[in-house]
Amino acid sequence: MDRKRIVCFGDSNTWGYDAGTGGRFPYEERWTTMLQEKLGQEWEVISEGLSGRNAVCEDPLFEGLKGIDYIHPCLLSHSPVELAIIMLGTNDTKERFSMTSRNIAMGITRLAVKARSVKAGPDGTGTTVLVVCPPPIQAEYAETEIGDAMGRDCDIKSIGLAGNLSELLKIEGIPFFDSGKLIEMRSVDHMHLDADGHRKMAHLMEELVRKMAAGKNLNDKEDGRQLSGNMRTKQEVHEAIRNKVVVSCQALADEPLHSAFIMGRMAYAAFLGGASGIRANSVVDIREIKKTVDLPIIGIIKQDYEGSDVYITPTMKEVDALCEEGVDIIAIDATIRVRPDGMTIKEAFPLIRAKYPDQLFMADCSDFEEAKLAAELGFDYIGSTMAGYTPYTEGRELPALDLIERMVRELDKPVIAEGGISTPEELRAVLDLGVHSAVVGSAITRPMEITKRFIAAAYK
Ligand SMILES: CC(=O)N[C@H](C=O)[C@@H](O)[C@H](O)[C@H](O)COP(=O)(O)O
Repeated sequence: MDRKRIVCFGDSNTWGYDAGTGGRFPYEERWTTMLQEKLGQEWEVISEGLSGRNAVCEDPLFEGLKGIDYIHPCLLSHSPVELAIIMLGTNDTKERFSMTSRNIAMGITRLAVKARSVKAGPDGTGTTVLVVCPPPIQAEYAETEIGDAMGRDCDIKSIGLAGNLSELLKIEGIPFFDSGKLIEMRSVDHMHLDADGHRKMAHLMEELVRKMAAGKNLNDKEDGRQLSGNMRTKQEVHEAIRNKVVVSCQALADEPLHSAFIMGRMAYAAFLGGASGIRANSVVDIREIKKTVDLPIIGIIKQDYEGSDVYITPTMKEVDALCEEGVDIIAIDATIRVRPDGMTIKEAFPLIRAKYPDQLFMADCSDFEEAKLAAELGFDYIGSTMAGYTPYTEGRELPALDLIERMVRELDKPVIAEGGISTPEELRAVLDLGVHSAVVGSAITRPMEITKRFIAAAYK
């Protein structure tokens, strides 16, 4: 059987340059190899990565780096080619090329159009092309050894690339994805993928290849939506958090750590500490966290509206934003209180489910009646998040062990324990009740609250 061939046409980040050692990542750690493993025997992934390659510029310092001169023989020599993935744009920012972001995008578009015209496709047809924008170079590159050789403003040109590419490739009808939405250049020189970046790139590329193979249009919002982060199957998400701890990384505008960057680092610390998932608030925080860790995310948007006390993902607007961004599970206030749009959860959730049938949803409840209703309404996970935070549950002891125990015993839905788990002993007690997973927030990620607990003990 002839396997379906994918040519990955790129630069050092496709070749597998390891900025930590100055050498090449081992074979198994390169994204192209991991992509091959993920796609299996039906496909053959060919790595055509060359350090220093750019799209259309003749490099006065090095030989053979101008992609457009090589794409034609390259695709033909691997033909028949099912798909050519072009990921270039990092080297094109070099100061000696004097290219703006727009120029770079024009060059990559020209290269992609040429690639498409090469009759390397199955049955001698043109080649199907996917352009992936690399994650942007970070400003710190300038301070590293590579800074002088690259020249000035490479980070600025790099950041502007995705928007320009998206616009120009749309006109040509060429599929495009911005990997910078999900992946960061985290290596020592701030312009190469580290080992984790390679893993994430393989994950993303698999998703993109499968979507394209299924005939989906990546530029179509409906088809492309799930690509922006929700890259695990429901079953994978479920298993990833089974009997595990999710750490909530949140800081509202009036809290001292309010910053997407800090929440990203909090999530990273939680990951290194052994967390199996992250709960996060707001699209900016979620986006940053996705770049930093590859863990399932329970996403929420806290939004205050006048006339309603419901603030966790209270209306369809917040659900839309989370689906657009892509999170593994969306948590929604599922208390009986009237929502800002005048609906109750009984009215609101069926509309949400109808609009997003494939999305996992968690119900943030405060008492058993709410949990029961949420299970009936078809929520995928039932949480105790709001216990103690509604007027009718105010003052109850947390964690709400009796409530959680009853939820586990009487509901046939997986339960996520959340709210007021303050010590490792309390966490153990909650897990022993048979919950599917447990969320710990303030006790890990709100240092002001932690300090208060210590101070109260010190001066009482
Ligand atoms: C009630 C409410 O708004 N809870 C929020 C829900 O996302 C967060 O502020 C909590 O930190 C989270 O539930 C985790 O709980 P704890 O921080 O107690 O471990």
